[in-house]
Amino acid sequence: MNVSVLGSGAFGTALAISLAGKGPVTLWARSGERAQTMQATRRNDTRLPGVTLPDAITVTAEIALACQSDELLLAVPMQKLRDVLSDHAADLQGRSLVACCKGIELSTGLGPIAVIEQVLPGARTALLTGPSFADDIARGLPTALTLACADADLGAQLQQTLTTANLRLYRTTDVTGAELGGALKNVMAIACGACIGAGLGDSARAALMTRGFAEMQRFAAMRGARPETLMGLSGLGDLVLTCSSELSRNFRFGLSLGRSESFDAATTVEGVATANAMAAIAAAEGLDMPICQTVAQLSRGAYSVAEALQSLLSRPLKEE
Ligand SMILES: NC(=O)c1ccc[n+]([C@@H]2O[C@H](COP(=O)([O-])OP(=O)(O)OC[C@H]3O[C@@H](n4cnc5c(N)ncnc54)[C@H](O)[C@@H]3O)[C@@H](O)[C@H]2O)c1
Ligand SMILES: O=P(O)(O)OC[C@H](O)CO
Repeated sequence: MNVSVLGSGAFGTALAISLAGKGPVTLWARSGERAQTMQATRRNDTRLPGVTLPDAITVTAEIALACQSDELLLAVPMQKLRDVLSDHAADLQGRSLVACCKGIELSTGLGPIAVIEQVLPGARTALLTGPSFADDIARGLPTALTLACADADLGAQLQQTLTTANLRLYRTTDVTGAELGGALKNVMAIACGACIGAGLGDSARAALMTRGFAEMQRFAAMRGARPETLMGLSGLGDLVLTCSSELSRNFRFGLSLGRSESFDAATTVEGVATANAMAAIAAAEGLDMPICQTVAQLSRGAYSVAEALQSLLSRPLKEE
């Protein structure tokens, strides 16, 4: 069984490194120059500095070469997924595709699996998600993720193929729950970062994480997700990691909002588009998602952190 990873950013490179312990891996970069540099230097200095690419990895910009593999992992930002699929539809058609992105498409409100199924009808799809920093995976630190696949047999096969010495996969057939956990935890991480950045304290962060988790469960239930999925690695697990570590880009983006500092626009911060997509869906469905709505307002500069705090604290008192 051979594997290709499409997307040579931090996560794609880390997954390729982990999988290279089991056999040859092809890592696809859209830029020929970037592919050549990574192949020659055996490094990814822009997205994942400090780690060496094993010999088992071939970096290429030839999508047709990458698509010769049995399994394809899509490790690109959520808002770019549709473009990547459309640009390379001829090569990707009929393949087994594992989405590794966390988010909701802003223009449609869809998650990664629905986007794949829209662009490539009939594709065999799965989702890899859960608490994991690319740097930890690349350094071989122990990590556990969720492999979500509606087709139980394909899920079991992918679980075997993609589990590595230090990367342990649990499987579920609840794709909706796994998608929503991974998408919404990024929104809560922005809220928690803003809270810490503004000096509001760890007690306030604990309140945001807990009430944020209630929002995640509420939204997921509306979409038919299983409650236990939200309690697992892809939901609670990733919420805990992302809301409590400065290694998270979403958390750091929130920190910058709380401190009124600028933030590098080239950094992938999935929670911004997802907060805005979720806030629009929640408003249309009449669902109460106050933290999500607040992060959406904060991220587009419609609220200051002080106004965000005031809007959350002034809500009517209610049962937990
Ligand atoms: N970095 C992590 O620790 C981590 C962990 C788990 C999941 N993820 C998820 O993985 C996804 C990718 O994140 P990342 O950390 O690798 O981001 P990144 O910013 O490091 O890399 C994104 C990559 O996508 C490529 N890309 C962007 N637009 C493209 C296009 N149109 N065609 C082809 N390639 C394109 C970029 O060139 C870049 O190499 C995100 O959804 C993120 O939530 C990341
Ligand atoms: O750096 P972030 O905030 O995109 O988080 C990375 C992973 O999603 C953590 O599980």
